[in-house]
Amino acid sequence: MIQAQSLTKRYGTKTAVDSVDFTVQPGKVTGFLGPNGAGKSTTMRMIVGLDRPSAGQVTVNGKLYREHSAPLREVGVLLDAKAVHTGRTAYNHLLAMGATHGIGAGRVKEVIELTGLESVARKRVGGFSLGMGQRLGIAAALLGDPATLILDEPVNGLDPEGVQWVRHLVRRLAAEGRTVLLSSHLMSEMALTADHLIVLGRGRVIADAPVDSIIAAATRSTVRVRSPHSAHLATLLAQPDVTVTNIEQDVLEIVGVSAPEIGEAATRAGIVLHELTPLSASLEEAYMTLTQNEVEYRTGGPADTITANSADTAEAAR
Ligand SMILES: Nc1ncnc2c1ncn2[C@@H]1O[C@H](COP(=O)(O)OP(=O)(O)OP(=O)(O)O)[C@@H](O)[C@H]1O
Repeated sequence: MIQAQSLTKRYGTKTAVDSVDFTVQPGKVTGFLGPNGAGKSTTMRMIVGLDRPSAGQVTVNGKLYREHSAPLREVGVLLDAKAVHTGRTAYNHLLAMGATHGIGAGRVKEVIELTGLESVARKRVGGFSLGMGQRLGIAAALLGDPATLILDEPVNGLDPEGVQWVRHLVRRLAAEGRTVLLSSHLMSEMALTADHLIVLGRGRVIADAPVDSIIAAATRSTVRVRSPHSAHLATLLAQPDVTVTNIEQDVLEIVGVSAPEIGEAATRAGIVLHELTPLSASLEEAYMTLTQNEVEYRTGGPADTITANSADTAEAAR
């Protein structure tokens, strides 16, 4: 488990992370999102002791990172896949890392197999592609068989097979009861991988809730209706907070009324429906709505904070 309390980091006059509180729970994949410069990497660096908080603190499994006597066995980290000694082979790189923790060749071979690096393990890391470097970074994170994993952009540079492999790997690690914190700018992939999301905007937490709740709270659901009497139905549903868009002949997309309400209104008026489909919004749409005022260097007020509770309330109110 990772717990941040009033976690703050200032660089001169710039507040990169601004009194942030969150808990990353075990047994789940938690996605860590936010626009460029939102403070994700700075937060991750503070979790693993690479940056010292200006105020507040963050603990891993109940202790500050530096208080753990064998940190590799507590927290596996992928922060910058390129930050390895390029003259070493992948095998020697992992062996050298493991040596500080009494982790031997047996475990090194295991993580090499687990990450599909067998064929390049004896090659120098300097010649690795971005994707191979990412796999090596993940192998290093897994070396100590840690209960907590922090992966910053692990799918960056991976081909589709590699992206899917990371998805299955992190889901399996979470299913084993581990804590997994994962950042990515690929929303479609995050929607498939994460159970829970923490979204930062300009150094603050702007959402901390299950993926479904975030999508439900940040987007208004749309219903697609097909009817030979679509014009009549559109007139019937007209209200100030209802938007009806004529998509094509006989097809409407309606925002502001639920599918059951539309079906009941149509039945009362004797209108035949050929289709009544609630359309689910994507995480990408929800993310854009949530962060539209949070992109650095753009003016605008901060978005409302969505917590698990307020997101549930919004969903219940639908
Ligand atoms: N060493 C540093 N010195 C000064 N400012 C810094 C330093 N590191 C980060 N910052 C600033 O802190 C803010 C947060 O940066 P950070 O890298 O944590 O964001 P991020 O969410 O990880 O962004 P990205 O998605 O681009 O990786 C940015 O405005 C950045 O310019």
